[in-house]
Amino acid sequence: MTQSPLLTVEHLAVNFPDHQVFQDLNFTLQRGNFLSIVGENGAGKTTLIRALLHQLKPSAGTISFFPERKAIRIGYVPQFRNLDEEYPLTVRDFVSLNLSGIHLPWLSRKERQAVDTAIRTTNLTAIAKRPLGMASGGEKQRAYLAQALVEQPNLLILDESTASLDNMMKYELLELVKKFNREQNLTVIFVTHDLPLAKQYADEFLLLRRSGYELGPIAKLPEDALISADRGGETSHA
Ligand SMILES: Nc1ncnc2c1ncn2[C@@H]1O[C@H](COP(=O)(O)OP(=O)(O)OP(=O)(O)O)[C@@H](O)[C@H]1O
Repeated sequence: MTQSPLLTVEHLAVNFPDHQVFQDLNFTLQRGNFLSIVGENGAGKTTLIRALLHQLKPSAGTISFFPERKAIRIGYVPQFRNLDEEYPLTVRDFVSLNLSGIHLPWLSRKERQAVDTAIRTTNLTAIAKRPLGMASGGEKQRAYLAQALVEQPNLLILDESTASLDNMMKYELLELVKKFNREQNLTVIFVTHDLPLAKQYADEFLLLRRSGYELGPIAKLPEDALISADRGGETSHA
């Protein structure tokens, strides 16, 4: 199959006044690939995602999207945070939140259909009218996924979205994401500390360490990926 890049990162560096998070980071993400970004706490995973989302200006290097940034819609699923039981929006309203008011104060027919599709494909139809605050942890995360999918993204970023979900819910969420990845060629970036989950679903990994980074097919993810390299170990660039 011919590969076509969705984004390339070249010679990327991010420095904060008191320290350097990473430098000379280089990788390409091909369309339809499922990349897992792993690394110990403080290695720079969130910083990299913020740079990809243009929320942070790199100190050096470039991030290029193809054919151009404007053509790429990015869906974002955040870390699980337990919404208050009193959270008043229904699951359906929550899923349509980013659409409301873009063109009109109400949803167009096409937008309503997109919401219905997102709700159906994330298995939320039965609870669509329920307040989101009353949903289970897994259902809440599926609602975030549906909210990200409703805009038909080309790139889906899961930012520790499975942290604090129980095992069954984690696998349920990732099964769904993998289905979109396979069936719709959705490109996925999955930031996680959960190595077994990354190994089961990702195609490749980017391992950030304080002393460098490694890239490779997921089968080659080092066993010590989450162990600090500050103990004197050198990390090679792939
Ligand atoms: N705005 C900022 N100013 C200064 N330092 C920052 C800023 N944002 C992040 N950092 C520091 O940069 C380093 C990388 O942080 P980052 O949040 O990217 O790590 P992470 O790999 O996502 O960690 P975790 O797994 O704990 O979420 C950390 O040492 C953090 O304290």
